[in-house]
Amino acid sequence: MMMRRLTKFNHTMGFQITHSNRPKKVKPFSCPTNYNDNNDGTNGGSLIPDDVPGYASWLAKHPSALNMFDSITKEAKGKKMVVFLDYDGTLSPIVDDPDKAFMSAEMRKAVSEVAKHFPTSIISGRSREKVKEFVQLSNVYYAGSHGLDIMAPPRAVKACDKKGNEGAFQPAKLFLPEIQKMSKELEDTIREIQGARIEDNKFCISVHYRQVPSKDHELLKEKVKYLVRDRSNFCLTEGKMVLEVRPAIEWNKGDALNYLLDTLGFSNAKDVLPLYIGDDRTDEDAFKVIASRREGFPIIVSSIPKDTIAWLSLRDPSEVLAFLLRLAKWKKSEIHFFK
Ligand SMILES: O=P(O)(O)OC[C@H]1O[C@H](O[C@H]2O[C@H](CO)[C@@H](O)[C@H](O)[C@H]2O)[C@H](O)[C@@H](O)[C@@H]1O
Repeated sequence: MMMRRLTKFNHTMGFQITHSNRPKKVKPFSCPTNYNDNNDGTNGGSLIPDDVPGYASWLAKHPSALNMFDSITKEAKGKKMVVFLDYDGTLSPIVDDPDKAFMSAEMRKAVSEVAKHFPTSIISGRSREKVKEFVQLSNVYYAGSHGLDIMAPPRAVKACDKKGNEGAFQPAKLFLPEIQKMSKELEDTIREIQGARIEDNKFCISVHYRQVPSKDHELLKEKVKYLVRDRSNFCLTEGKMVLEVRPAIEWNKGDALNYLLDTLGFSNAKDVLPLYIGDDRTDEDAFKVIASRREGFPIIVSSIPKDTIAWLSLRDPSEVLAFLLRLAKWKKSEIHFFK
């Protein structure tokens, strides 16, 4: 039933299966999408989804993953579920200070429980080190910089250096000196704007304006766009009150998902169900990969109606927590049942 609905959904969206699980060759590209996702469903910190116009009809199109839980587990019977999670806005609530986007102890426990039963990866826009520092779990895989920095399972050939030592897969490594230079230039560019701040995400740079007075938002955007415009090696995308400067290579969270599936040994498996939970525009690339496989569950976290190709939804990180706890509990009970 679920697969039929997803297939119908994909058909409606005009998706075709063109995808191969092998990691793509990384090639330069010009940024195709100007992501703009400033309406992030926060309202001074309190979420008011029931008052949001159109939310009920949006929910009908993107049913709650909690309400669809039985269909999900029915579909997952006898198959291997592989879990992918975004960090900000998914595992932690959106807050004003990016350095204080802490994950709750309950969420940490839930992710850890899920990871005991399913291969689990966190794919974030943050630097890999930073997201690992927030999550503090050793039983999950980490991909930072929107997938440009992946610590894959040891069997990945590309994750080893010449001596066979394990390392991260970093398709934009050659850009690093230029990215560092760009980071300094961005610092200088925004210095005068009150509340603006740069976050160094190693292979991407975030320019935050959540704490900038709204009268200065356009000024900040113009300044950053002006700087990036002349650099063909960089492109600009927008997230939740953040501009993200990234190297112009064709590699996104969807490619990271494929890369991890491949290195986890699932590239040719017919019975794999990737489940991805994320809240931002860059997560759509991962949803797209799942949708094109026609197997798995793309789940958007949003308390307001928004354009998405995800089929299922969760309102906020508290619903993500409830979903993850239920997933772990279900798997545990299944194991007991078959013992
Ligand atoms: O892929 P993600 O893990 O979701 O990372 C995307 C960006 O998330 C962070 O910024 C967002 O969350 C902050 C903390 O809640 C918030 O202050 C900011 O306004 C949001 O845009 C992170 O700080 C960025 O570097 C990531 O690119």
